[in-house]
Amino acid sequence: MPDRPPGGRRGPRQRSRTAPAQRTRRAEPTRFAAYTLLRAVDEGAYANLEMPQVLRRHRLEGRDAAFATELAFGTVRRQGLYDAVVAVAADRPTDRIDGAVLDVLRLGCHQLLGMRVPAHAAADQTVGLARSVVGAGAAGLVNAVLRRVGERDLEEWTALVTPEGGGTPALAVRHSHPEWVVTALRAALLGHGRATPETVDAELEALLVADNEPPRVHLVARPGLATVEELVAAADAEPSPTSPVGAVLRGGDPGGIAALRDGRAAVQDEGSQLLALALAAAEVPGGLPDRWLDLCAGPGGKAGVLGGLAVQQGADLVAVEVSEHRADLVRRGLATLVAHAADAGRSVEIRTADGREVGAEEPASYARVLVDAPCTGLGALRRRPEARWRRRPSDLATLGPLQRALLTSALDAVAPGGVVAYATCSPHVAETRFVVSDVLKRRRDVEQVDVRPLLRDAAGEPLADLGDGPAVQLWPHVHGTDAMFLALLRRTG
Ligand SMILES: C[S@@+](CC[C@H](N)C(=O)[O-])C[C@H]1O[C@@H](n2cnc3c(N)ncnc32)[C@H](O)[C@@H]1O
Repeated sequence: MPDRPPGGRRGPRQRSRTAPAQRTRRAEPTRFAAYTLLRAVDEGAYANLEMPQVLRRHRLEGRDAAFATELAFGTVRRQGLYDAVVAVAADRPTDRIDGAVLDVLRLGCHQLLGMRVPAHAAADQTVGLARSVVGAGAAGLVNAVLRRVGERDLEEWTALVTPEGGGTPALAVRHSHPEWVVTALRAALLGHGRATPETVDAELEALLVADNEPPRVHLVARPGLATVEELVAAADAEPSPTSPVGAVLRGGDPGGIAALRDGRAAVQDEGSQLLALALAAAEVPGGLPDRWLDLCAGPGGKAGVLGGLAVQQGADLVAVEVSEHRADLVRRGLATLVAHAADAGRSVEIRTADGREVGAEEPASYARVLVDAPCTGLGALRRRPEARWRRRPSDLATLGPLQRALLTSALDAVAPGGVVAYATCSPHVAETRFVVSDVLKRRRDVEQVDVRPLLRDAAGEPLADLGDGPAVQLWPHVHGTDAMFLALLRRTG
């Protein structure tokens, strides 16, 4: 193996050992697209927002698009494990490997260890990619390292690189999560009553495994705008067993579905669908204002469901988002809904504003309020593959006061008798239970409602495995959804 930094001076060619690499000189488009995504993520991009653009730029569709997406997202999810493998195979710590070369090596690892790509194709194509994007010198290193990686399978590598002694450090490497995230998820499983000290190890492992699985693509038929039947007829999809307004894609590209293109349907996790439905289904007394509020609306997923339901129930929706850019995403994503509401004599209004101020500006003005609070996103690690590497425990210190302020504002904005749903796509106890209990302690005019009966599956049956209430924590390894949290609070006075 060349003992020199990647991209450094070329050593003598080793034709016999690198023969496949010599043949493949051009980057194959799916690998190149995955590499482009990884580099963009290294620069700070969000994988789920960037990938559709990368696929468009590289003109990838259908199976090629699916392959590139799984290659890129799977690589990012399992990056922690692959870096441990690369460090052994390259015999140097990964921080001594150039970032671009490391990304190529990670992609090679995922093909060899995480996907069913035949070893010769994985190595050949990845070395071809290296040759094209980082040069022939580094391609030699890539070739040599991937040869070593290919000598063992995933199980053998995992056993080799997992720290001895078990516990959190071992789980972190084996399942490719930062240690602090493993610790937080363990505390969340215990804190939400999902696990006991006796069962938590098995539950945690199941959750970490689920976090690394490519999630199925869930579609939502926005109420009043599309139907599940329409989605199922238009795509290779089946009705969701979990969400009454959901369909699950079996394969193919959702971009081809007309209802998605014109904003009558959307890609949305079933957990998010259930939360919006639960808020709309909560009982409220007559005589409340016929206005609903989404206090943290960007990019507009839940507002798309809530707005449709509001129109059906004879109410208006105000969708508030503090970020100009994300408010624009809501405007674009909900244009069809806005027109539909106007046709029905109702309104869906999108405002760029600070949700913390709405309670003071419009006290007791809404019947239903959703606070889908900004959070660490530790419950959506399947869909946002880079989040686990980008988030820091210190983020909780910034988010905590913001979450409390938004919930307080929502409680001020809701009319007595009305309900506030506090939701996060994180199960972290500091962002969920602690926020709700802290805010409840400070208010005499609010009571917590058992939200479990409001979560109904597609058959109208109560959703199973919802714990002891009154709040609900969904889990990828139990419900197949993101780990969404939902608490329902009623203003009593
Ligand atoms: C979890 S996301 C909401 C997701 C959205 N409900 C959906 O289903 O698509 C939280 C959003 O809150 C926004 N946000 C953060 N601080 C805010 C504030 N002070 N007021 C209003 N929105 C805020 C963020 O920009 C982000 O778009």
